[in-house]
Amino acid sequence: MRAVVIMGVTGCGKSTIAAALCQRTDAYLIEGDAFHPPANVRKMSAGTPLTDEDRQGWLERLGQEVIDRLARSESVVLTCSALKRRYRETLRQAVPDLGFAFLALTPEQARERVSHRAGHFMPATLVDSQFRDLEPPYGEPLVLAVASTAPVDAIAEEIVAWWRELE
Ligand SMILES: Nc1ncnc2c1ncn2[C@@H]1O[C@H](COP(=O)(O)OP(=O)(O)OP(=O)(O)O)[C@@H](O)[C@H]1O
Ligand SMILES: O=C(O)[C@H](O)[C@@H](O)[C@H](O)[C@H](O)CO
Repeated sequence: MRAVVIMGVTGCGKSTIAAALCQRTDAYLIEGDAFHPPANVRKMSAGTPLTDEDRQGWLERLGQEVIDRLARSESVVLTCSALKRRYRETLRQAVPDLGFAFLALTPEQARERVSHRAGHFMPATLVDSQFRDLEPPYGEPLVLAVASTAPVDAIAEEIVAWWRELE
């Protein structure tokens, strides 16, 4: 397992935890949001949820980015919502032995976090649609689920320990 996706709904802490994880490892960080085509970002900014079709090209691109980076770096951390099982399968097809750390939280907690965050394109009104799309990854291979309300350091340490065991 040389690459791990930090996954979950908007506001679950993907960027925060991925940064903390990369501080503790040599992993290269790929911010999935940076690869959304402008049309996707416009859509989300306007309060319209993305469809499977909107996400397909983005997921394929992310798989390719991880592969390219693994040719040059020992390990990679990718932030990606990866809400549905089929999205995770798209990533797994590109990158065998891909791990997923799922940051779990409630809709109320997500709404609270997203509504207090400045300078981000994602409106809090999209939280409900994120939970409608979410298929938690329980039972899938190489998955760690953590409560995203734990302290950032504790979550990062837990992911590092899990990763080291499976490396
Ligand atoms: N473990 C935590 N405890 C408390 N607050 C947290 C924790 N993790 C993240 N946060 C806060 O929650 C908010 C959302 O975090 P972050 O932007 O990392 O989430 P995200 O999943 O990357 O969101 P998005 O997918 O919408 O970009 C931020 O204000 C962040 O500081
Ligand atoms: O699949 C999706 O709907 C998107 O990836 C969203 O989850 C956002 O991009 C992100 O979480 C907000 O920054």
